[in-house]
Amino acid sequence: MRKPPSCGRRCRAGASSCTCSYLQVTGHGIEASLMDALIAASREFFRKPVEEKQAYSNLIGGKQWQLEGYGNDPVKTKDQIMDWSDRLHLRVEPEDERNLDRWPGHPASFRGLLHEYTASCKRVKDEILRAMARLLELGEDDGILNQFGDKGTTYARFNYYPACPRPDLVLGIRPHSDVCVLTLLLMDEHVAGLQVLRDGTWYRVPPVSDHTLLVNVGVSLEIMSNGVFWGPVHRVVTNSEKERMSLAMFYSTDLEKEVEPIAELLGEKQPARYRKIKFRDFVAEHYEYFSKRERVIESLKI
Ligand SMILES: O=C(O)CCC(=O)C(=O)O
Ligand SMILES: [Fe+2]
Repeated sequence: MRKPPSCGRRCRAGASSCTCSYLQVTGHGIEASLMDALIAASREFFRKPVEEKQAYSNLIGGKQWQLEGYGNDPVKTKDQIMDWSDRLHLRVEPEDERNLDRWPGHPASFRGLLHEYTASCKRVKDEILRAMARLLELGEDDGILNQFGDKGTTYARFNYYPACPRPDLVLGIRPHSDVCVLTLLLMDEHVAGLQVLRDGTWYRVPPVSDHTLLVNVGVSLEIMSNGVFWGPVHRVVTNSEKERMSLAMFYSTDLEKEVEPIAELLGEKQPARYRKIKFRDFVAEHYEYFSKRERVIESLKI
């Protein structure tokens, strides 16, 4: 596992680019051929005619938005600016709660590849969260994993950004922090787009090669660690020449679990810095704030 260079203006990645907010993981043991095949299969899905993709829509009856499926974000207001991206958002864990009718049946390899990738990423995620528990000096290595509750949930989100004729007018994904505990991001190796906000400046995250995974702290972990870890604000910009793809695996707690600072980290001198919130409500509020381009976590700070 390779730690990126130190933070902020001293970033060695260059004045306009930054990898400081993300941990990069190489040598993770996930087969490169599996990653390539899954990205190729999802690219094939996104290139299908819209009518075919609509069969997996995230709008029930063409109207009511749900998290899972193919489509875009919920539309909250008439003047909401939409993102320039196509998404496929699928619950992959718990395995017995998968809605396979939302999983593309074509190409035929897609479901098997996603199943395999989910199992491989789980190992990587567990190892990272155990290392992070040690960094927090928790009594046990599973100190963060134990916070997930009985039914920790994992969503895979395939992001497809077609080339955009007016990149000056629209973003691929507007500024946000991930609401989950941890994200494992597989980015396009050739096309840049991800940017991270530091001290009021947007820094470009350069594309990474060799099947490197980017690890992003989500705001659930920011709360659990009582602010020791921080969920960076990031966005994706578009470009007029090339399409781009990414695959994010979002690891979240049980929907019924309260997300709160880990008790072991609190004391007289370290009071809780965040209010607790049930994860189900956290997700709902996240989308309310997201549509207004605000961060839900700000409302939980004490
Ligand atoms: O496409 C990317 O590089 C980032 C995607 C992202 O931030 C997300 O899916 O939450
Ligand atoms: Fe994100």
